[in-house]
Amino acid sequence: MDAIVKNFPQTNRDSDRPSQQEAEEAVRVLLRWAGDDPTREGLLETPARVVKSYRELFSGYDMAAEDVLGRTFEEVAGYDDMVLVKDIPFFSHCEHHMVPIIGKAHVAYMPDGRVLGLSKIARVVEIYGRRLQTQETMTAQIARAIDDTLNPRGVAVMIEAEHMCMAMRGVQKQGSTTLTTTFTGTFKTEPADQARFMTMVRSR
Ligand SMILES: Nc1nc2c(ncn2[C@@H]2O[C@H](COP(=O)(O)OP(=O)(O)OP(=O)(O)O)[C@@H](O)[C@H]2O)c(=O)[nH]1
Ligand SMILES: [Zn+2]
Repeated sequence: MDAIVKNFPQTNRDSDRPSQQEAEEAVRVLLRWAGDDPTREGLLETPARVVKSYRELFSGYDMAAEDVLGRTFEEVAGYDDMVLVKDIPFFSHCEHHMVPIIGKAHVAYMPDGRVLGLSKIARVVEIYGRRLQTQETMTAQIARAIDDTLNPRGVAVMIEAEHMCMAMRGVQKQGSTTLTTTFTGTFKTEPADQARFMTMVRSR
């Protein structure tokens, strides 16, 4: 997993960023590439809107998972069993075609004294989702971030998602779902923990 995460630092320095004007010009080029006329009235404001929406859709590059996971709690009356936050919805974009990935993440960990604020788990999914991704990388990154910051006894992450690059274009298979998992610690070494995670994710 180390290799996967290290090979995908996925952030650039602010100084590497083009200006807003350059980004808007790039959108105008793509509009022309699509076959439309960027000077027609309906498209005049489009480059500015696209650039603004990119700031939101790719805001994960400006955030670090360590920042949101920094705050942990110890007063949980000795609770040491699995914590699972499931069905966390997310949108991402595939790094191959830059079209949406729509899915749900299920994230669990086995505490070792300390626990995370529940919302922070969803925030981590958001941070990695709002970048260009492969599903495998995103799954490994979420697990790694929790493992590194909380040092729990184990982390389990499952992502199920539909890739629009497979649905809207290319092979055009609508409705197929891709499942990816990353297990660390006891979820990796204890089949019973892994099985319980799967059962709890699947239970409605
Ligand atoms: N492993 C993995 N592959 C992905 C993910 N998102 C998209 N892909 C795949 O990335 C591959 C890119 O393949 P290429 O042959 O380089 O690109 P392409 O000609 O556009 O491929 P087609 O989609 O088959 O038309 C495709 O098979 C996509 O389905 C992902 O999250 N993980
Ligand atoms: Zn794709």
